[in-house]
Amino acid sequence: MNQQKIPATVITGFLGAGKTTMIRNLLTNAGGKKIALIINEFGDLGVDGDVLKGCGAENCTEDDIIELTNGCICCTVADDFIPTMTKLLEREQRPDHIVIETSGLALPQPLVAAFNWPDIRTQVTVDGVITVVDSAAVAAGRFADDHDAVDARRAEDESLDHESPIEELFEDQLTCADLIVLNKTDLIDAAGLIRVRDEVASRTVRKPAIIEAKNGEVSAGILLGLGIGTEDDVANRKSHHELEHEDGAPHDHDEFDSFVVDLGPVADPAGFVEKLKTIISTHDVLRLKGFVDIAGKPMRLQLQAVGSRIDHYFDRAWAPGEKRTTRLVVIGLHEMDQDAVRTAIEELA
Ligand SMILES: Nc1nc2c(ncn2[C@@H]2O[C@H](COP(=O)(O)OP(=O)(O)OP(=O)(O)O)[C@@H](O)[C@H]2O)c(=O)[nH]1
Repeated sequence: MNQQKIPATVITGFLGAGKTTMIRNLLTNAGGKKIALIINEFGDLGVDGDVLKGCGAENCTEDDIIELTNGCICCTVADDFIPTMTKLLEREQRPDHIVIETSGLALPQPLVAAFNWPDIRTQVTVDGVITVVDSAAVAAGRFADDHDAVDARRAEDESLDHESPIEELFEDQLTCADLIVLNKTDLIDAAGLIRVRDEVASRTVRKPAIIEAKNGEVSAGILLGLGIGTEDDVANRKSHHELEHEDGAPHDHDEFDSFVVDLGPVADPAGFVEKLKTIISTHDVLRLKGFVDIAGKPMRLQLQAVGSRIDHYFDRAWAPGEKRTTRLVVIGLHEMDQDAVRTAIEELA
């Protein structure tokens, strides 16, 4: 690898796997390295950027955190990612390392391929693609479709050309990995973890290294020191879509949808969380996150749901003059009944 080039690490993984948590941890143990972060999120709320800006890390200030909000990074390579990188590379003080967090629904392949664009290739190299996996979700069968049911559906409808979009995306993100981090090991036992490792390994042909982590705690030396130059190997990491559409037809994310719900103050946070859990399981919401205005409290509540598992904590005080509001982004499969979910959540405040 050309030592003059700035290394860039791509961090991918399905919704809620723990990408932002891992990056947050990375910023606190990256030593003196000056890091620029490019954050891409599905849904119009910018929670990840807010969380990471809240770290206050000296080696990665608010100016060094760039949010790409115009859709999944894999679809906006030309319009959003390349111009952003170009601007970043024109800065007087260049970063030592660039870290890119893809949205949980992004295909990493088009992003890695973008590093072969002439203006980028001469200045930056992909140090590695790291795929974060929610081990508990794998153990719960989240990514294993019922193949018999799919075959039966396909027998009735020949136009059905792919399997579960979640399973497919999960495999695409593993296919592109240089390192797989089995995260959330605290949520499963040792035997479960062995099964998760086997399942993940069985879904990758290239067999990259697999390590385990809790709360994304992996040393910066490992995360930022892969030294792969992944852009030279994109041809070996094709996504399902690329394999099925060799003509280069563009992909989309039609199978998934997101929307934002705005609410007034919440009086009973514990009751609110319990009722949200029921809504999430009833409607199979994949991811829900945002900020909650708890009536009478000076602090803002941050809420993070991955499936029906919900974490919440007071992250910071509402700033003077800041409009207190409850805003939640909801992400699910396209067939999720959006109106029913919205109405059920609105009735909680
Ligand atoms: N129990 C447990 N929770 C974790 C771990 N890592 C992350 N979480 C929690 O999982 C939730 C999602 O974590 P994030 O880091 O936001 O996940 P993400 O991959 O960035 O999510 P998206 O950007 O929405 O796709 C948060 O509530 C985290 O606190 C872990 O190792 N164990």
